[in-house]
Amino acid sequence: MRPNRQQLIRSLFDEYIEMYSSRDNRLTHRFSENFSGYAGSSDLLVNNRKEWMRITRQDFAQVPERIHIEMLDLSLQDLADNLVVVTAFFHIHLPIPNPMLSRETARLVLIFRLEHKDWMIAHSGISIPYGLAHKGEIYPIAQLEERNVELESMIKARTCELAEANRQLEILSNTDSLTNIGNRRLFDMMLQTEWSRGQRSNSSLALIMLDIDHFKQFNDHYGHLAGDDCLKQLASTLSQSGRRAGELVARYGGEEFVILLPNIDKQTVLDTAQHIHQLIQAIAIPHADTDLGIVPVSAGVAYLQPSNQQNALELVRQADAALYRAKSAGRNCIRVMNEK
Ligand SMILES: Nc1nc2c(ncn2[C@@H]2O[C@H](COP(=O)(O)OP(=O)(O)OP(=O)(O)O)[C@@H](O)[C@H]2O)c(=O)[nH]1
Repeated sequence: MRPNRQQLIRSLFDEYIEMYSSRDNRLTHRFSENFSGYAGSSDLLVNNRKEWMRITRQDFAQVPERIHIEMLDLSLQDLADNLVVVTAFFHIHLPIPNPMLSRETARLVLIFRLEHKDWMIAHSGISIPYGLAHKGEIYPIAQLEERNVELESMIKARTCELAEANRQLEILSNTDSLTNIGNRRLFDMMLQTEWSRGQRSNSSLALIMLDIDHFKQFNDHYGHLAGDDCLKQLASTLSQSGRRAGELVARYGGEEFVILLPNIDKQTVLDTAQHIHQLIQAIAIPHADTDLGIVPVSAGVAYLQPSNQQNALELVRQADAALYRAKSAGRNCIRVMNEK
């Protein structure tokens, strides 16, 4: 193409883009009498110059501030002495906070025709997925805002769902799946928490460890599923046994249970251990291989004042040692730390 023709086409295009970007109404006088065009917001061919002028004014009225055209590619064609074509690809950056439209690539085809010494725009076809524009809009700004509101409420709902799922997961990960009471993980966590609280508030912490006696024989005699039921019954009895604030009942593992009792005096701990022992006797789960004919349990009780000198595991060690002494003493009884 001859350089002067190239320059001419380029300047026609640049002038168009400058007028369009600066929302210059003089652009409407550049449309040919035989104009035809496609607006981005509609898929209807407009072949009426007046209608196109109206659309252009509507465009300028919707977004009166200068817009920024980021050019991506440009093709110039010299079709005849009086006919040239420009095809351009670009992003349109509107002066609105939502960058969604900016990401779309617009394709514009402009045909200029020389009419009585003036280059007029004979055709303008813009292709952008702007079909979402509401009535009275060229750019689908209202739709975008609606979408934003929808998106925000979806995000809010999802965040709530996620928080609930996390809460459920937290509960699940702290629950023993067989007995539905707290599991070892929860106990370990609460032990540390209550130990620290006891240190801060100078209050005591007690632990009762309970272990079913001769449970292996129970399983051997009645079967493993009956053993499971026995564990469930015991767990349910323990968790219903007069809960004090902050008290935790958990399955420590196998046929062993723990009751953590914060901020409690020694006598109340002993009474609680006795009470629990009696409750278990009262539900009287049959166990043919024992002297009493029912499931017996042994318990070890520990009682400490949390301090910097010891760590929380000392409470477990002491309760475990007391439990061992209860077993050695013939089972089905309670032993307390530092007592015979
Ligand atoms: N059914 C069932 N049995 C379990 C479960 N967890 C552990 N056990 C059983 O508990 C029994 C514990 O046996 P031992 O440690 O010998 O204790 P024990 O027979 O109660 O003996 P003592 O504690 O000394 O009186 C084993 O037979 C385990 O299989 C469980 O979830 N379900």
